[in-house]
Amino acid sequence: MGRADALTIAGGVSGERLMENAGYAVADVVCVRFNQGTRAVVLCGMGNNGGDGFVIARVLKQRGFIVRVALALPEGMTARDLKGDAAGAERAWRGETLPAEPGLFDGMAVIVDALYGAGLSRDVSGRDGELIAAVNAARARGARVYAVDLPSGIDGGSGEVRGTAVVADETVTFFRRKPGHLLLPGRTHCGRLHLAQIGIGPKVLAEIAPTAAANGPALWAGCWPDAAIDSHKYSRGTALVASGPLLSCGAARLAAEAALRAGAGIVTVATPPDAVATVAAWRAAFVVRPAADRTALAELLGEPRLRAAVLGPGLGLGDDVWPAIRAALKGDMALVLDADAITQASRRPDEAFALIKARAAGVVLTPHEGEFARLFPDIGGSKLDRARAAAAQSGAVVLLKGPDTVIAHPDGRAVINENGTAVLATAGSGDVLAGIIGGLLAAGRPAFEAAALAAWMHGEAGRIAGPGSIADEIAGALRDVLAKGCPEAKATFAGGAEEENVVATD
Ligand SMILES: NC(=O)C1=CN([C@@H]2O[C@H](COP(=O)(O)OP(=O)(O)OC[C@H]3O[C@@H](n4cnc5c(N)ncnc54)[C@H](OP(=O)(O)O)[C@@H]3O)[C@@H](O)[C@H]2O)[C@@H](O)CC1
Ligand SMILES: Nc1ncnc2c1ncn2[C@@H]1O[C@H](COP(=O)(O)OP(=O)(O)O)[C@@H](O)[C@H]1O
Ligand SMILES: [K+]
Repeated sequence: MGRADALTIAGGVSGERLMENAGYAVADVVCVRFNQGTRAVVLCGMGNNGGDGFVIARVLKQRGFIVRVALALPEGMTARDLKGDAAGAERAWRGETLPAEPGLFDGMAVIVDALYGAGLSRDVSGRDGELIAAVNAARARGARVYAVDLPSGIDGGSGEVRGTAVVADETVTFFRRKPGHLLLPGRTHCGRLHLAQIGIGPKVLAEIAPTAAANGPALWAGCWPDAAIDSHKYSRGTALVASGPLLSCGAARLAAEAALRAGAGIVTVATPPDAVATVAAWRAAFVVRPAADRTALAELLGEPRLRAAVLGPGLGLGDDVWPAIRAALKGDMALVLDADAITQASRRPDEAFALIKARAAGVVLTPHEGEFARLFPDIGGSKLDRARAAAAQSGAVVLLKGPDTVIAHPDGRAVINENGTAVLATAGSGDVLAGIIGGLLAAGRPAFEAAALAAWMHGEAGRIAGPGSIADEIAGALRDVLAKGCPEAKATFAGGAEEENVVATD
């Protein structure tokens, strides 16, 4: 964001103008709920976030609020030491300024948190930590907390809590949302998030060309599973799902059902003999093929019409399983490697990544955090950074699961999914996701778009299925997701007319 500000200022819009606009935007949000006579305190820090705070204090006072500023400066610093636009905003403030201390939040209806924003560079500690605790305590007693740009203590790049962080009811950010607004725990600290335009234009967006975005239809509207009028089952695409034995065949059944619903024309379930009857009885639509051993599975994977395969759900952790995965990796079909296939790959990552990089067709790896740590033990950082590094290291599209699922392409592009629901936190839901991706891959969709669209469809299916649903019903709800149709596209990666969804990363 610093770069976006700097480019805008270089383009002729003053920093002071940006700060005025930012302050007015926050004050307008406060005024949606509160009126003249409301008691408000604005907690200001030493930087430009605090500068925004002084503008907000001035605007609210002009509008009849009873306002005071609680100024939190480092030891030995006074208001005269404020710099740049923040100094100007402080000078233009004609009201009461008190040194910040926890008692100042008592009895306030509104607290504006302008302590730290994009400039947070280390953990909050000491007096600032006490102030944040006091803001949160006042909120628990009924005050409404408005965060400027970011709740103080939340890292805008990663969503991490740096020591301690404000919990806001509403957050107003500027220009574009940042990863920290979408990634957990940052997202849960923001409350209701507002995006305000303050004068940073589309040219700046094109220049900073962010490679991270919120997951949305601008990326995948063209991949929505619409079948052409002249399609037939083979043209829609064939997929294979490899099942485990009887006691673990539920996972493949869920994946196969999801693949069919997401648009594969035919789904073959390759099944150890003991599970054939159960799998065949589950859905009449499945093509069931017995695979007595892993060599037989490898042979089924050699079927030339196969466009995609889903390997992993319930597949097994025995040493005999890897040769079938290896055979698939050497094949021409697009692949989803989930669950046990990820664990299998984590025992021989060099071989697995070399095979992935050597193949022409796409591979999507779908680890949850535990599987991710097994396959990429040396990768750390924010969830966004980790997914990107894993994609670069493996050569696969990596879908790192969770309430803030991140999908990353080896070329550095990444999207953060935001429509997940805790309904999805149920056994078998990941198998449904793997199946959706497989269905989209079978229909010829590229791996990155297929994974991102699948994560979105999965979230929507969870919402429609609703609380109390089990994975079977999430798979069933895909019908309703498709019946509702593709949402309107609003986001693009860079430039374009409607790019509200783009996340600026710097
Ligand atoms: N014209 C513009 O540019 C516009 C900017 N805008 C607004 O500016 C905000 C960004 O402002 P900012 O860069 O001044 O940073 P801010 O978040 O106020 O932090 C201040 C300083 O605190 C320090 N510090 C950091 N962490 C710390 C810690 N844990 N404990 C103690 N100290 C710590 C750190 O200083 P350091 O010690 O690292 O040098 C840092 O520089 C942005 O969020 C938006 O609200 C909008 O008005 C649009 C126009
Ligand atoms: N709290 C949550 N909010 C949103 N999505 C969630 C949540 N918990 C889990 N999910 C999603 O549910 C799926 C669970 O997958 P996984 O952990 O592989 O479970 P399983 O192996 O039982 O299918 C993932 O897509 C994950 O992103
Ligand atoms: K803040």
